[in-house]
Amino acid sequence: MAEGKIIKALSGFYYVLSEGRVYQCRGRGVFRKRKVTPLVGDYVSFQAENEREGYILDVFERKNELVRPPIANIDQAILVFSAVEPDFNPALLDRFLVLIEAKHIRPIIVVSKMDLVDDETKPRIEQYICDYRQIGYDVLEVSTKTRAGVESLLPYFEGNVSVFAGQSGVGKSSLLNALRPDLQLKTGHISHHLGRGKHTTRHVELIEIGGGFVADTPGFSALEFDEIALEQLPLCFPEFVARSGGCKFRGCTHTAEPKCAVKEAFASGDIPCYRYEHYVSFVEEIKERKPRY
Ligand SMILES: Nc1nc2c(ncn2[C@@H]2O[C@H](COP(=O)(O)OP(=O)(O)OP(=O)(O)O)[C@@H](O)[C@H]2O)c(=O)[nH]1
Ligand SMILES: [Zn+2]
Repeated sequence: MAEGKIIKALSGFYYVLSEGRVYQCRGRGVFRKRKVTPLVGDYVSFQAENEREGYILDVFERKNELVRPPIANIDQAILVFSAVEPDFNPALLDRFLVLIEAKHIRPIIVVSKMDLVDDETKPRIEQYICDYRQIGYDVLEVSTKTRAGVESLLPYFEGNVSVFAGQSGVGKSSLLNALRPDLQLKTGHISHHLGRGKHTTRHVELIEIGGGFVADTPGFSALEFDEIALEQLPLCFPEFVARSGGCKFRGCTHTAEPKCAVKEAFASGDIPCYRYEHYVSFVEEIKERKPRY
């Protein structure tokens, strides 16, 4: 018996990487019994039948999983948000951050297309970057056109499973191309997957970048946001968590309660108004959500 990590799933086969070798494995009946479907990213035990094939015996416990792409044990999410074209979108960024915090994934914010920032837009973008750094997030500024900042992303990959996320056209594919120019053939394949938009990708693969793995499909969907519970929401804003000890009520939702340290921080400008406004809008959205049966 051996152990390894599933790095690809395709037409009923799981490709398990174990000590530098990839085994094409079948799932066998054990999963129907245990009701667990192996996912890319899973750590598994398997029985090798020869040097190339085997079958999976068990799937080890996951620390998290995503619906899109179907992948388990994600360490970090690279959130690509362009400074312009499309304009930097903090409402969407905060949505992604909530999803990511809820799944205990580390977010890394990449502000792309920095070469397109003009003097007029610059102060606005710099303010956002400063705000998110203040919260404690790593924010990297890149341009794949000039390659500025691209290398600064590389050390983050080592030893981690990463997923790229961000709206269409922000430069996710360009960034992957810039990071792995040697992936010539595969890059076309990556951009194809990254460009797929809303469609569910059946084929998922982890590719190696900077000593770690990166999903070849961008991640996260509205489905995942729909699973966030109201009680969970304030915990997904690190700067709220840091202040909630100062709220009068335990379990303060930072909305209607008096003597709320988060609202005070918002009133005094310590928490930027858009962060608090996004929080309130997410609270409303979750409250209005139809119960799912
Ligand atoms: N000026 C400039 N343009 C960029 C940069 N990065 C990407 N672009 C351009 O932005 C456009 C979209 O880039 P993509 O890499 O395809 O974006 P994507 O996020 O992969 O988009 P989807 O595949 O739709 O999800 C392309 O025309 C790129 O050439 C950059 O750093 N600077
Ligand atoms: Zn409060």
